[in-house]
Amino acid sequence: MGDVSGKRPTITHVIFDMDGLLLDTEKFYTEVQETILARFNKTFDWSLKAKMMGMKAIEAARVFVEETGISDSLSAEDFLVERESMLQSLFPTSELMPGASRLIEHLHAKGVPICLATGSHRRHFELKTQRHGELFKLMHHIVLGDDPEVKKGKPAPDVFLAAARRFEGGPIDSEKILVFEDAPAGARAAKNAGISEARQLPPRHSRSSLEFLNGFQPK
Ligand SMILES: O=P(O)(O)OC[C@H](O)CO
Ligand SMILES: [Mg+2]
Repeated sequence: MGDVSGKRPTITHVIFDMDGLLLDTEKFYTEVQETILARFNKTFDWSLKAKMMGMKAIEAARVFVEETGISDSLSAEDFLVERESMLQSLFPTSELMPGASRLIEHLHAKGVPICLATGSHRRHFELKTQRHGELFKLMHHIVLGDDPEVKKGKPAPDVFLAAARRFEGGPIDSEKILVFEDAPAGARAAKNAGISEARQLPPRHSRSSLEFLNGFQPK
């Protein structure tokens, strides 16, 4: 959307998603979910993966047990317990997506306010970012999935609205914000927050990366 002259407002602020966008962590969720489903002689497919990506853990868990038809044998809560120990050993090995550090460092060096808006809870955030602390320190602020202001996970707008409020001088007008997301639910959450400039990047295996943005020149 633009103003009455039809011009788009200049983008001044950037919000990043984390899992699958800055960190190559979606593969861990896929791996453990495949392992759990194999016990039930079922396979984990991309359409279910796409639905779960970006959601808060318990919300994604409910989708998982319902859509795979295993909810009578495994509750959403028990699914979370079962996958937790596997995830806890994988998360500390999290790697940055290609181009992530270059883009963040570039925006920070140019003085563009940047922040993180993730569905990950603090406990997982700490494990995933333990090798990348210096980079995540460049974020003006970080909004996590278990933040008290995030009542509902993506695709609800809560996490992006909280992120827009916490910038200096916030709340920042949604039309001045650019969001980078990897998940359909995340892109919908940004739109639900009134942010029309949402970029949903493709998954890594189909040449996802922030590398193509290396020439990105903020105004
Ligand atoms: O993609 P994020 O950073 O919002 O994280 C969401 C979940 O933790 C993983 O899908
Ligand atoms: Mg994501």
